[in-house]
Amino acid sequence: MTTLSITDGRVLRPNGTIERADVLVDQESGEILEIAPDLSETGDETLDAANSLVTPGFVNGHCHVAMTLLRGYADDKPLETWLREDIWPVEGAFTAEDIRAGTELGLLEMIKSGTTAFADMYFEVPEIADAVETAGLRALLGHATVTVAKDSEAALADTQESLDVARELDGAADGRISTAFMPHSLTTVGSEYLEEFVPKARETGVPIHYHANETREEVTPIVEEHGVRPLAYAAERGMLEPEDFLAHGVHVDESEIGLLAEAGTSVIHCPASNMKLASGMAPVQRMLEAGVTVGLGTDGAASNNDLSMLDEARDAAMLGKLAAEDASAVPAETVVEMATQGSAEALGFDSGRLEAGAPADLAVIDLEKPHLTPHHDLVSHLAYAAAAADVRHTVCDGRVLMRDREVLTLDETAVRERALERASSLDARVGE
Ligand SMILES: N[C@@H](CCSC[C@H]1O[C@@H](n2cnc3c(=O)[nH]cnc32)[C@H](O)[C@@H]1O)C(=O)O
Ligand SMILES: [Zn+2]
Repeated sequence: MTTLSITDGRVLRPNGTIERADVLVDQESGEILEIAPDLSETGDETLDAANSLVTPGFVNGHCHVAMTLLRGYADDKPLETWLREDIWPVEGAFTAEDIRAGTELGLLEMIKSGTTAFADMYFEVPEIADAVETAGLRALLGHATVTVAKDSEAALADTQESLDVARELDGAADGRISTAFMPHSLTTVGSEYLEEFVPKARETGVPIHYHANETREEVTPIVEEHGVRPLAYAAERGMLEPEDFLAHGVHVDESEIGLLAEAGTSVIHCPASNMKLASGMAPVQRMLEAGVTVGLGTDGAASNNDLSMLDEARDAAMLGKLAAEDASAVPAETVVEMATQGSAEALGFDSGRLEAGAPADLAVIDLEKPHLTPHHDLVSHLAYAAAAADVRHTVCDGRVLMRDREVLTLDETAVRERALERASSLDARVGE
């Protein structure tokens, strides 16, 4: 057995308390062996965590990681216009090489901001899986199917691809990769495709992940066409199971919150994207009170515009208070939980908590910073004051992915250069 010890840190435990302790990790099983003060055994490898906070690695519950290539490409538009006028046309010109470059850039950013696991909805998924395997993160991947504006042959092929990808890649990268069947949204995939493929996804044993109730404009057509709210429509099509998770859930009414709570389906809240596209404010406090599992996601870097879960946690707290018109709503410990255990639970990962037997997925945050001084409440700092650049070390599955801000699994300079190159080539191809 080879071991890793993370020494002299302050460790955030699952009950929200902070304990001065060392963390001992079995690198072969990728699990935490012990968390205790002054552990006598030193690991074969060590990470110094003095004057630092050891937190569970963040779990980004919903993103489109390769969209880092489109960061700053199209801003300041509402969802529908943004997708149709800018994003979909440029994504149409994406090659596997572009996706690879954007994915690596996103993975680099995630490692540098303490994210150890994420859910991704995109295309060219084998390329994404390959990059994830090298970078060392944990991921739930899927191919987004869109059937609107496609002939039935193309629509069917796209939907079949989503199912095939989920089947083929589940369990890849030594089990660090899992998958889901991913219809893009309830309005961009025709109901006949949902009716045909949802049962097939169930047989395959993979969850279903989709965008739902993101904007008001998405709710109205479903109510008009089918006479029910979108989540009732989803439930009728078998898409509201405990293993399923949906992104956004901004415009959900009380009846839909009830459906989610009853079904055990999770919601990934994406506050930055919801604010930037002016989609609306999700009733997060209400969902939590009703017992819905709520995780946190950044969405793509073109609507955020970064992949930092620390920023997202802060945004979630701020927006949650505004939405509830209550300063005590969505407090610090809640957003930290959403960014770790909440998302992990939604995605079916066992990570998001630091205790013996849990996956060794963690981040070490440097507290020797002016903006993290003094230390009244370190959970408050995580939610409100810490930034991506404060992350010193990142560990996933017992492997050190970043040590003292140096990423060990990707060549940072090469990844940045390739992304710059692909982005200019893309501009030339789409005639910008
Ligand atoms: N473009 C492909 C598949 C779509 S991949 C997933 C899609 O989700 C898009 N996306 C990113 N953020 C959001 C969002 O907030 N809501 C809805 N779609 C989004 C993203 O640009 C990407 O096109 C096709 O037409 O077959
Ligand atoms: Zn999205």
